[in-house]
Amino acid sequence: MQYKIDKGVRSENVILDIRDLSLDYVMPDQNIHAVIDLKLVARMGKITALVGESGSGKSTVALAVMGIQDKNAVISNGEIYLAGTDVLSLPKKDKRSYISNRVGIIFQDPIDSLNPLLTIGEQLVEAVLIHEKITKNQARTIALNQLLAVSLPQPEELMKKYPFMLSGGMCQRVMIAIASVFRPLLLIADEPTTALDVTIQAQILHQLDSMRKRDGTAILLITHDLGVVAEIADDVCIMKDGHIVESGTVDDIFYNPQHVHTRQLLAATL
Ligand SMILES: Nc1ncnc2c1ncn2[C@@H]1O[C@H](COP(=O)(O)OP(=O)(O)OP(=O)(O)O)[C@@H](O)[C@H]1O
Ligand code: NI
Repeated sequence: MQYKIDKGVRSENVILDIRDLSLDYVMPDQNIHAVIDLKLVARMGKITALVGESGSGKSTVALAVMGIQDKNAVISNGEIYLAGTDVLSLPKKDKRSYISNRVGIIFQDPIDSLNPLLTIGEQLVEAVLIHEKITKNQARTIALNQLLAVSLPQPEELMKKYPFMLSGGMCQRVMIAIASVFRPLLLIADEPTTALDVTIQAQILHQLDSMRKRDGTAILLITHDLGVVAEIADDVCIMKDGHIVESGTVDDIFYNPQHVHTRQLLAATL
Protein backbone atom coordinates (compact mmCIF):
# COMPACT_ATOMS: atom_id res chain seq x y z
CA MET A 1 0.00 0.00 0.00
CA GLN A 2 1.16 3.52 -0.79
CA TYR A 3 1.60 5.78 2.23
CA LYS A 4 0.25 9.27 2.06
CA ILE A 5 3.21 11.61 1.80
CA ASP A 6 3.16 15.38 1.66
CA LYS A 7 6.58 16.81 0.81
CA GLY A 8 5.39 20.42 1.10
CA VAL A 9 4.86 19.83 4.79
CA ARG A 10 8.52 18.96 5.22
CA SER A 11 9.92 22.07 3.62
CA GLU A 12 8.12 24.45 5.96
CA ASN A 13 9.73 22.95 9.06
CA VAL A 14 6.38 21.44 9.94
CA ILE A 15 6.99 18.34 12.01
CA LEU A 16 3.40 17.55 12.95
CA ASP A 17 0.39 18.49 10.85
CA ILE A 18 -2.95 17.17 12.06
CA ARG A 19 -5.70 17.68 9.50
CA ASP A 20 -9.40 17.42 10.24
CA LEU A 21 -8.97 14.70 12.83
CA SER A 22 -12.14 13.22 14.30
CA LEU A 23 -12.04 10.54 16.96
CA ASP A 24 -14.92 8.89 18.80
CA TYR A 25 -14.91 6.71 21.89
CA VAL A 26 -17.39 3.94 21.27
CA MET A 27 -19.45 3.15 24.37
CA PRO A 28 -22.24 0.57 24.75
CA ASP A 29 -24.95 3.21 24.87
CA GLN A 30 -23.40 6.10 22.92
CA ASN A 31 -20.38 7.47 21.06
CA ILE A 32 -18.37 10.22 22.67
CA HIS A 33 -17.07 12.67 20.05
CA ALA A 34 -13.79 13.40 21.83
CA VAL A 35 -12.03 15.10 18.88
CA ILE A 36 -13.90 16.86 16.07
CA ASP A 37 -12.31 18.16 12.82
CA LEU A 38 -9.14 19.12 14.65
CA LYS A 39 -6.33 20.97 12.91
CA LEU A 40 -2.99 21.50 14.64
CA VAL A 41 0.56 22.18 13.48
CA ALA A 42 3.83 21.88 15.40
CA ARG A 43 7.04 23.30 13.93
CA MET A 44 10.70 22.56 14.33
CA GLY A 45 12.24 24.44 17.26
CA LYS A 46 8.89 25.84 18.40
CA ILE A 47 6.64 25.13 21.34
CA THR A 48 2.97 24.72 20.45
CA ALA A 49 0.64 24.74 23.44
CA LEU A 50 -2.61 22.79 23.38
CA VAL A 51 -4.78 24.38 26.02
CA GLY A 52 -8.22 23.49 27.29
CA GLU A 53 -10.27 22.60 30.31
CA SER A 54 -10.38 19.08 31.71
CA GLY A 55 -12.14 16.65 29.35
CA SER A 56 -11.76 18.87 26.26
CA GLY A 57 -9.80 16.12 24.45
CA LYS A 58 -6.15 17.17 24.80
CA SER A 59 -4.73 13.83 25.91
CA THR A 60 -6.81 12.03 23.30
CA VAL A 61 -4.98 14.04 20.62
CA ALA A 62 -1.60 13.15 22.17
CA LEU A 63 -2.42 9.44 22.29
CA ALA A 64 -3.69 9.47 18.70
CA VAL A 65 -0.41 11.02 17.49
CA MET A 66 1.51 8.34 19.39
CA GLY A 67 -0.76 5.64 17.94
CA ILE A 68 -1.57 4.41 21.44
CA GLN A 69 -5.19 5.45 21.79
CA ASP A 70 -7.55 3.36 23.93
CA LYS A 71 -9.11 0.23 22.40
CA ASN A 72 -12.57 1.77 22.09
CA ALA A 73 -11.26 4.78 20.15
CA VAL A 74 -12.24 5.03 16.49
CA ILE A 75 -10.67 7.56 14.17
CA SER A 76 -13.43 8.43 11.74
CA ASN A 77 -11.70 11.10 9.71
CA GLY A 78 -8.47 12.98 9.11
CA GLU A 79 -4.75 12.68 8.71
CA ILE A 80 -1.81 12.95 11.09
CA TYR A 81 1.27 13.95 9.09
CA LEU A 82 4.44 13.30 11.05
CA ALA A 83 7.60 14.43 9.24
CA GLY A 84 5.62 14.42 6.00
CA THR A 85 3.98 11.00 6.24
CA ASP A 86 0.41 10.39 7.35
CA VAL A 87 0.88 7.91 10.20
CA LEU A 88 -2.74 6.81 9.93
CA SER A 89 -1.99 5.50 6.43
CA LEU A 90 1.00 3.41 7.58
CA PRO A 91 0.55 -0.35 7.80
CA LYS A 92 0.37 -1.57 11.38
CA LYS A 93 3.75 -3.29 11.21
CA ASP A 94 5.58 -0.06 10.30
CA LYS A 95 3.55 2.37 12.36
CA ARG A 96 5.02 1.74 15.80
CA SER A 97 8.65 2.08 14.78
CA TYR A 98 7.94 5.05 12.50
CA ILE A 99 6.36 6.94 15.37
CA SER A 100 8.69 5.85 18.16
CA ASN A 101 11.76 6.86 16.13
CA ARG A 102 10.40 10.37 15.78
CA VAL A 103 8.31 11.17 18.84
CA GLY A 104 9.04 11.20 22.56
CA ILE A 105 6.37 11.67 25.21
CA ILE A 106 6.35 12.66 28.84
CA PHE A 107 3.31 12.44 31.07
CA GLN A 108 1.96 14.20 34.11
CA ASP A 109 3.04 11.63 36.62
CA PRO A 110 6.71 10.84 36.11
CA ILE A 111 6.92 8.32 38.93
CA ASP A 112 4.21 6.19 37.31
CA SER A 113 5.98 6.42 33.94
CA LEU A 114 9.21 4.90 35.26
CA ASN A 115 9.57 1.22 35.99
CA PRO A 116 9.73 0.88 39.81
CA LEU A 117 11.79 -2.32 39.60
CA LEU A 118 14.67 -0.96 37.52
CA THR A 119 17.30 1.61 38.49
CA ILE A 120 17.42 4.95 36.68
CA GLY A 121 20.64 3.79 35.01
CA GLU A 122 19.08 0.56 33.74
CA GLN A 123 16.12 2.44 32.29
CA LEU A 124 18.25 5.07 30.57
CA VAL A 125 20.73 2.57 29.18
CA GLU A 126 17.82 0.50 27.88
CA ALA A 127 16.35 3.60 26.20
CA VAL A 128 19.70 4.34 24.55
CA LEU A 129 20.14 0.76 23.35
CA ILE A 130 16.69 0.69 21.73
CA HIS A 131 17.78 3.47 19.39
CA GLU A 132 21.51 2.90 18.91
CA LYS A 133 23.47 -0.21 18.00
CA ILE A 134 26.32 0.31 20.47
CA THR A 135 27.88 -1.43 23.45
CA LYS A 136 26.48 -1.20 26.97
CA ASN A 137 29.45 0.89 28.07
CA GLN A 138 28.94 3.40 25.29
CA ALA A 139 25.24 3.52 26.17
CA ARG A 140 26.20 4.21 29.79
CA THR A 141 28.31 7.19 28.77
CA ILE A 142 25.45 8.59 26.69
CA ALA A 143 23.08 8.01 29.63
CA LEU A 144 25.38 9.94 32.00
CA ASN A 145 25.60 12.82 29.53
CA GLN A 146 21.82 12.84 29.20
CA LEU A 147 21.44 13.23 32.96
CA LEU A 148 23.94 16.10 32.96
CA ALA A 149 22.07 17.72 30.06
CA VAL A 150 18.91 17.92 32.19
CA SER A 151 20.95 19.42 35.05
CA LEU A 152 20.82 16.41 37.33
CA PRO A 153 23.81 16.47 39.67
CA GLN A 154 25.95 13.43 40.50
CA PRO A 155 24.67 11.30 37.63
CA GLU A 156 26.89 8.36 38.64
CA GLU A 157 25.07 8.10 41.96
CA LEU A 158 21.70 8.74 40.39
CA MET A 159 22.12 5.87 37.94
CA LYS A 160 22.14 3.42 40.87
CA LYS A 161 18.92 4.73 42.40
CA TYR A 162 15.36 3.43 42.04
CA PRO A 163 12.53 5.79 41.05
CA PHE A 164 10.96 5.84 44.55
CA MET A 165 14.19 7.36 45.91
CA LEU A 166 13.78 10.47 43.72
CA SER A 167 11.56 13.53 44.06
CA GLY A 168 8.83 14.15 41.47
CA GLY A 169 10.88 16.89 39.83
CA MET A 170 13.92 14.65 39.52
CA CYS A 171 11.79 11.85 38.03
CA GLN A 172 10.39 14.26 35.47
CA ARG A 173 13.94 15.26 34.49
CA VAL A 174 14.83 11.61 34.10
CA MET A 175 11.77 11.23 31.85
CA ILE A 176 12.95 14.19 29.76
CA ALA A 177 16.41 12.61 29.57
CA ILE A 178 14.85 9.33 28.38
CA ALA A 179 12.49 11.07 25.94
CA SER A 180 15.28 13.18 24.45
CA VAL A 181 17.92 10.45 24.25
CA PHE A 182 17.31 9.81 20.57
CA ARG A 183 16.76 13.48 19.68
CA PRO A 184 13.11 13.09 18.65
CA LEU A 185 11.71 15.45 16.04
CA LEU A 186 8.66 15.93 18.25
CA LEU A 187 8.26 15.82 22.01
CA ILE A 188 4.76 15.63 23.44
CA ALA A 189 4.56 16.81 27.03
CA ASP A 190 1.13 16.10 28.54
CA GLU A 191 0.74 18.28 31.64
CA PRO A 192 4.41 17.76 32.49
CA THR A 193 4.44 20.12 35.48
CA THR A 194 0.96 19.72 36.93
CA ALA A 195 2.05 17.35 39.69
CA LEU A 196 5.07 19.46 40.68
CA ASP A 197 5.46 22.48 42.93
CA VAL A 198 5.99 25.90 41.42
CA THR A 199 9.79 26.26 41.61
CA ILE A 200 10.29 22.78 40.18
CA GLN A 201 7.75 23.56 37.43
CA ALA A 202 9.92 26.43 36.25
CA GLN A 203 13.00 24.21 36.11
CA ILE A 204 11.22 21.54 34.06
CA LEU A 205 9.91 24.16 31.63
CA HIS A 206 13.44 25.46 31.30
CA GLN A 207 14.61 21.94 30.39
CA LEU A 208 11.97 21.67 27.67
CA ASP A 209 12.96 25.05 26.33
CA SER A 210 16.63 24.12 26.17
CA MET A 211 15.75 20.89 24.35
CA ARG A 212 13.89 22.98 21.79
CA LYS A 213 16.88 25.27 21.37
CA ARG A 214 19.60 22.60 21.44
CA ASP A 215 18.01 19.95 19.24
CA GLY A 216 15.41 21.95 17.32
CA THR A 217 12.75 19.66 18.76
CA ALA A 218 9.15 20.60 18.01
CA ILE A 219 7.30 20.50 21.33
CA LEU A 220 3.58 19.95 21.77
CA LEU A 221 2.89 21.15 25.29
CA ILE A 222 -0.46 20.10 26.70
CA THR A 223 -1.63 22.17 29.62
CA HIS A 224 -4.57 23.94 31.17
CA ASP A 225 -2.25 26.57 32.67
CA LEU A 226 -2.19 29.78 30.63
CA GLY A 227 0.56 31.17 32.87
CA VAL A 228 2.84 28.40 31.60
CA VAL A 229 1.76 29.13 28.04
CA ALA A 230 2.55 32.84 28.33
CA GLU A 231 5.98 32.03 29.63
CA ILE A 232 7.16 29.44 27.17
CA ALA A 233 4.94 28.82 24.11
CA ASP A 234 5.30 30.20 20.58
CA ASP A 235 1.91 29.12 19.25
CA VAL A 236 -1.31 28.27 21.03
CA CYS A 237 -4.36 26.16 20.17
CA ILE A 238 -7.38 26.56 22.42
CA MET A 239 -9.49 23.41 22.68
CA LYS A 240 -13.04 23.01 23.93
CA ASP A 241 -15.36 20.01 23.68
CA GLY A 242 -13.19 18.31 21.04
CA HIS A 243 -12.81 21.40 18.83
CA ILE A 244 -9.99 23.87 18.37
CA VAL A 245 -11.93 27.08 18.89
CA GLU A 246 -8.99 29.41 18.29
CA SER A 247 -5.33 29.20 17.38
CA GLY A 248 -2.54 31.69 16.83
CA THR A 249 0.68 33.05 18.24
CA VAL A 250 0.98 33.66 21.96
CA ASP A 251 0.57 37.39 21.30
CA ASP A 252 -2.57 36.82 19.21
CA ILE A 253 -4.15 34.77 21.95
CA PHE A 254 -3.20 36.97 24.89
CA TYR A 255 -3.61 40.43 23.35
CA ASN A 256 -6.28 39.86 20.76
CA PRO A 257 -8.40 36.85 21.71
CA GLN A 258 -11.25 36.30 19.26
CA HIS A 259 -13.26 33.51 20.79
CA VAL A 260 -15.42 33.91 23.84
CA HIS A 261 -13.99 30.73 25.37
CA THR A 262 -10.43 32.07 25.05
CA ARG A 263 -11.52 35.24 26.84
CA GLN A 264 -13.11 33.16 29.58
CA LEU A 265 -9.91 31.15 30.03
CA LEU A 266 -7.86 34.34 30.18
CA ALA A 267 -10.24 35.92 32.66
CA ALA A 268 -10.02 32.83 34.86
CA THR A 269 -6.20 33.05 34.85
CA LEU A 270 -5.98 36.69 35.96
N1 LIG B 1 -11.35 5.28 26.71
C1 LIG B 1 -12.32 6.20 26.81
N2 LIG B 1 -13.60 5.84 26.66
C2 LIG B 1 -14.60 6.74 26.74
N3 LIG B 1 -14.41 8.05 26.96
C3 LIG B 1 -13.15 8.47 27.11
C4 LIG B 1 -12.03 7.58 27.05
N4 LIG B 1 -10.89 8.31 27.24
C5 LIG B 1 -11.29 9.59 27.42
N5 LIG B 1 -12.63 9.70 27.33
C6 LIG B 1 -13.44 10.95 27.37
O1 LIG B 1 -13.05 11.75 26.26
C7 LIG B 1 -13.06 13.13 26.62
C8 LIG B 1 -11.68 13.72 26.38
O2 LIG B 1 -10.76 13.16 27.34
P1 LIG B 1 -9.23 13.58 27.40
O3 LIG B 1 -8.58 12.75 28.45
O4 LIG B 1 -8.67 13.58 26.05
O5 LIG B 1 -9.36 15.09 27.93
P2 LIG B 1 -8.22 16.08 28.47
O6 LIG B 1 -8.46 17.39 27.80
O7 LIG B 1 -6.89 15.45 28.32
O8 LIG B 1 -8.60 16.22 30.03
P3 LIG B 1 -7.63 16.42 31.30
O9 LIG B 1 -7.24 17.88 31.30
O10 LIG B 1 -8.53 16.11 32.47
O11 LIG B 1 -6.48 15.49 31.20
C9 LIG B 1 -13.52 13.18 28.07
O12 LIG B 1 -14.91 13.39 28.06
C10 LIG B 1 -13.19 11.80 28.59
O13 LIG B 1 -14.04 11.44 29.64
NI1 NI C 1 -5.36 14.93 29.67
